[in-house]
Amino acid sequence: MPYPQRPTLTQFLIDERKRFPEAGGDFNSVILNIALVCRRISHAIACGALAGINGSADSTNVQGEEQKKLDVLSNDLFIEGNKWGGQLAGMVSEELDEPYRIPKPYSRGAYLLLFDPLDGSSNIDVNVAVGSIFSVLRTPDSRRPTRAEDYLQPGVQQVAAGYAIYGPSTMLVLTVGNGVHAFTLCPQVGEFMLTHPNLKIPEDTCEYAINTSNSRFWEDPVRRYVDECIAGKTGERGKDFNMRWIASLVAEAHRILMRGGVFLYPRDNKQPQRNGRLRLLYEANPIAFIMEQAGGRASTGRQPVLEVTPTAIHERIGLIFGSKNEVERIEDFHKHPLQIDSPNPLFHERSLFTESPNMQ
Ligand SMILES: O=P(O)(O)OC[C@H]1O[C@](O)(COP(=O)(O)O)[C@@H](O)[C@@H]1O
Ligand SMILES: [Mg+2]
Ligand SMILES: [Mg+2]
Repeated sequence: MPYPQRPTLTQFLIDERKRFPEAGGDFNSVILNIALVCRRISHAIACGALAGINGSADSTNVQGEEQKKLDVLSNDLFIEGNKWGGQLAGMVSEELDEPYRIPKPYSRGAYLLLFDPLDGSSNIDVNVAVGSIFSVLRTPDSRRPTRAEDYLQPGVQQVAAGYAIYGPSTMLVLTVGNGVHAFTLCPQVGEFMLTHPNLKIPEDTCEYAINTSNSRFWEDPVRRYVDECIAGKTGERGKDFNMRWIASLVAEAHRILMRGGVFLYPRDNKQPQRNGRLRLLYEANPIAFIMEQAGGRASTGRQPVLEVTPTAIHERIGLIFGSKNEVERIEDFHKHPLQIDSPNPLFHERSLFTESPNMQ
């Protein structure tokens, strides 16, 4: 079947670079190296059981999570594919306890790469879409070896972010701070082709995504929002909502980018010592950058994700993103907790006195 002529990722990056004539070619090489790694992961995934890469690796990562063989393979491919170019000064991976030290003399690059090599790993063995997520930061000082603190930059400082989704087709979604553009991997040519320039997320939606098995641990603003969605036409919202949960952040983000929606993996009381389930530096921040560049919004519920100053490389965070008006509504619920239905207005939650729990 003849395909229409489309720009390749390389052509797109060359055009982007014309906006910054003073920039060297290093940045483009970073993105092209990532794209090459994603092609290799895509190939491994497409081979599935034929390549013997399904199943557990019988090991755990720093988060105490079981590693799948494909987690380990994807991590190795990311490291190998990006360490020799000379454009990076270091890498942080979900699968590695400490930042990866790039061997000398290749370790003085202008950029840092942070990644989740394989996202949604619980879906691998059931052949459902998974992905890779990446974030690119500037190296604060490339004259000295990198330190863990160098990676602790708020998301607003990302120079690029993106993900690859390994679904029915493989796509690379990218922002370099000038909108969001999606490229589809052409299996014949072996190149990512620009198929979805300038993606924009609808501001409103009737679709939400949350893991409801955690509902007993939710905080009140989240419960209130979901209750409203479930009430549909009969409730406050006056319209019915639909729900989706793929358990693959990349797949949920991609659906929302394509047709709108809202995703919630909020902070909850399941493990009170942690701030959320998803990781700030290589899951929440890149997805938040993409959402905001596409006209959506990303929040912890309490503040924009991109404004959070990280304190540790594997820090977790509550993450809510998608259609702007929905995310703002959830933020509003956090700012203004629901008034308790009390016959005495003096005892409303935002009134002079609040009811003590044993009065309810
Ligand atoms: O199983 P749960 O709690 O619904 O979690 C699903 C979430 O976990 C993740 O799979 C975590 O990512 P990893 O597979 O990279 O650990 C997200 O993609 C997804 O949103
Ligand atoms: Mg992940
Ligand atoms: Mg992962």
